Amino acid sequence: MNARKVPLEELPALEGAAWVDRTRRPYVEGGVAWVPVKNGYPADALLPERVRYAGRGYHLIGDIAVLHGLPATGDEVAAIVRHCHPRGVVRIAAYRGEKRVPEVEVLYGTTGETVHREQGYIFRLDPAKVMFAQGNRIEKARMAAVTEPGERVADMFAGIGYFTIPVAASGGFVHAMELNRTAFEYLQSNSIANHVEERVRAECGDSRTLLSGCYDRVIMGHFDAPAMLAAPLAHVRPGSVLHVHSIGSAEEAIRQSLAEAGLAGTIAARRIKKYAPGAWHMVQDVTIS
Ligand SMILES: C[S@+](CC[C@H](N)C(=O)[O-])C[C@H]1O[C@@H](n2cnc3c(N)ncnc32)[C@H](O)[C@@H]1O
Repeated sequence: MNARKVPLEELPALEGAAWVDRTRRPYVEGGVAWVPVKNGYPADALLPERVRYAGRGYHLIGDIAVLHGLPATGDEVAAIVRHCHPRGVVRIAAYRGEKRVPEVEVLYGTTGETVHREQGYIFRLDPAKVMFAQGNRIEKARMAAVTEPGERVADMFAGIGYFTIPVAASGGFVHAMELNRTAFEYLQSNSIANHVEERVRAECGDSRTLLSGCYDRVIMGHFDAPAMLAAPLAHVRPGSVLHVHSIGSAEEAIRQSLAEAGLAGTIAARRIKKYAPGAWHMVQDVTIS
């Protein structure tokens, strides 16, 4: 596969580039992305083709393969085991309640705490106990790229540090809030493991009541974020940016919340990933004017 080597933080800026082959995924390792190049465009690396895997989709979190959705067949599980040799294969049928506790079925081997490495960061977690949303790699890199050193950032649904750690590594001072105590404890230990604990103030509880002072940036990585905007809109100033996640467009709800708070702002929407047929996981960047 022909590829070009680019620093990971430049990946979001390549969204409209003509030379990028979007039929293949970039290969990312240690802050560098090898981006597939279309035929006819110059490339600076030739990567070996990956072994094609045509089985059921899964995510590898550390050494545990995680499936979502319908029950799996024995053949599907066997194909995953042959493909990535995991310690365990689990199916997450759903995430329960506001603390997003996984409902787990162990299909092969064992599960438990694992260490997941991504984009140069390490995340310790037990995927059978806490949520780890995969598929947002470009969004994580984008959050790190847009954060200026010294910014005061609120991460309202911090989980195990999925956005907090890259943003703190970029020099942001992150007020990271998390409701689920198990996830909160991983958030704290992952901040230490990634050497950003001095720029992370982690608190366990409902972020709507923990927000304090004025933020330059507010990350709302939760699909119900549009309904929770009233709280962060009391902690912004002209120029603050909120990153409001949703399923489908939330522009209407955001405009209404801005009006109710007596604020004005511009909204720039982007797609993160396909969530279901016809439904996209979106993020709206809302800049307060
Ligand atoms: C969809 S978010 C994802 C978190 C993180 N971005 C990730 O992917 O790892 C879910 C997280 O938000 C937390 N959460 C939900 N409501 C919350 C609230 N009101 N305040 C703080 N955390 C909350 C849940 O406990 C869960 O860990």
